[in-house]
Amino acid sequence: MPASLHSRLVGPDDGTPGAGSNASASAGSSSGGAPFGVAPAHDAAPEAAASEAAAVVEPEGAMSSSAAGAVAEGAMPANDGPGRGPDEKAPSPNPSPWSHRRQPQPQQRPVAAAPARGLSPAQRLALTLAMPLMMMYCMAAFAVAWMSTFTVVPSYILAQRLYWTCPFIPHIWRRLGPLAGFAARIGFESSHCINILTRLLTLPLRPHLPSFYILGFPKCGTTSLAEHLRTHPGLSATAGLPYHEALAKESHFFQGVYGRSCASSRLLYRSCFPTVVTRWWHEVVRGAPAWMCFDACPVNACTPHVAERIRRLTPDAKIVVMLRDPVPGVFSAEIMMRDMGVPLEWTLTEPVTPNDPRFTQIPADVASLWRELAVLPHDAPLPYKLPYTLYNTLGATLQCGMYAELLQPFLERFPRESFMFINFGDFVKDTEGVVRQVLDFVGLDSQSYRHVPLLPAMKNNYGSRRMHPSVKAALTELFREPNRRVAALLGRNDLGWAGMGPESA
Ligand SMILES: Nc1ncnc2c1ncn2[C@@H]1O[C@H](COP(=O)(O)OS(=O)(=O)O)[C@@H](OP(=O)(O)O)[C@H]1O
Repeated sequence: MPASLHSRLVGPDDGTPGAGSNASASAGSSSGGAPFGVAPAHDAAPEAAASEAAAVVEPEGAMSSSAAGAVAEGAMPANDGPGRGPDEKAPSPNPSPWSHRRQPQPQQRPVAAAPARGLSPAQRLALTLAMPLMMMYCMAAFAVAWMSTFTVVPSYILAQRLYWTCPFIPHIWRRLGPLAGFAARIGFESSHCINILTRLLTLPLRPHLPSFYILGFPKCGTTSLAEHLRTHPGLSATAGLPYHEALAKESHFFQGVYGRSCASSRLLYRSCFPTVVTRWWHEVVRGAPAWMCFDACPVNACTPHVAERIRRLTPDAKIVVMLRDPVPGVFSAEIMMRDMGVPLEWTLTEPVTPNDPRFTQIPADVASLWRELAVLPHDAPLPYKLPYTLYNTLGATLQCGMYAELLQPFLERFPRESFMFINFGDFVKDTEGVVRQVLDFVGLDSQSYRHVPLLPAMKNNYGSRRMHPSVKAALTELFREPNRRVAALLGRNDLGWAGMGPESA
């Protein structure tokens, strides 16, 4: 590949794609000094703020502080939306002036941070000419990976060492019974291995790192948002995990792999993203003016060691954060884990006593593990108990709802303009509008986006059950103060979540 093409794909020095750097540089230069790229909060006089915002005239092509605010504000209105489980607030028929102010008006549509840069005509031609060779190389890599998986036993060990295996999976094949379970395990392990080996063998064709992250939080609609974004011709998610195509959005890189140095980590992380063949397909065949990829692994937001690792690999990345009332969020996590067969030692459907310690505080062992993660050097191996604790314990599930605390390491390391916050309720109410705002925010052309509603199965819903009112009351109490801190972080009084707002103050 010509050096210039390679540097265009990877970015000049740090390995980030040029498009992402470009976009964030532009947004960065337009900082209005307001927190999170959000215009100053006007909660005391929302109507006045609305007319103020409407009066702003944006210079063509520039992103002023108010436009940066509009990006985030448009995506952050109040109440959680319809279609929710019985434990969530219904949207107010008369939206608050605060939320009304945030409905994007046509003339207030956020101005794109900067158009993402695509390949030049010469680069497109060079790629097209090289394409047959690259495709043959990919097929050969796949064949080698396939054969070695079934002939070379150590490849299995390699897979286990290099990549973290999702702890859900053993539960799934255990549930299938001994014979089918064994067959499923062989199938899973070998496809995992083939996938990993193919990715590693095609590493020279994988120069991309993500331009942005859907950082979290779990059960806040990250799968839906990623699914919608993936339909844009200029976007691809991670290369996917072999066991769940719908999860081709999550690398889980920072929960398992991460090399002993920044350079080796960057190289390994590139294996999680598509090849130049994919880029060629999007830019040359589908005609997208530019292409970029993203990682939407929502547990990244939950584990504090990730912030420094992301900063080292992709300092210019943009960060999209989805937030949802943690009370139904925690319940959604339980439903998912139970349906996947994880043998949980807890349930949220049975009554609890008012002072049940499981719901009044984060357990000491989880708190100490999280403190350990917060100070973990960027190249140190992860504590061995992290995967089990993170996915199998109630304490960690509750810990993942402490948004303000978990966002702090990211806020300390990335400029405020790099963040976009989305309230789940707003996403549910106006999915298309929010997706377009995200596209504008990351610097892609939102006009090329065609919104197609997702099938229910693609929303990552595992059914609805009823949380016991006593559990709901306990969780509401547990999250009351942390939720206030999130609201304060975003410059809001009320996010429309249970336990917030004047009536519950
Ligand atoms: N468009 C839309 N409308 C209504 N609800 C929606 C939508 N998109 C996602 N969801 C709900 O979001 C929950 C899944 O969130 P995630 O995809 O982030 O989960 S995960 O962390 O990736 O496992 C899961 O929530 P629960 O239904 O409460 O389990 C999904 O149903």
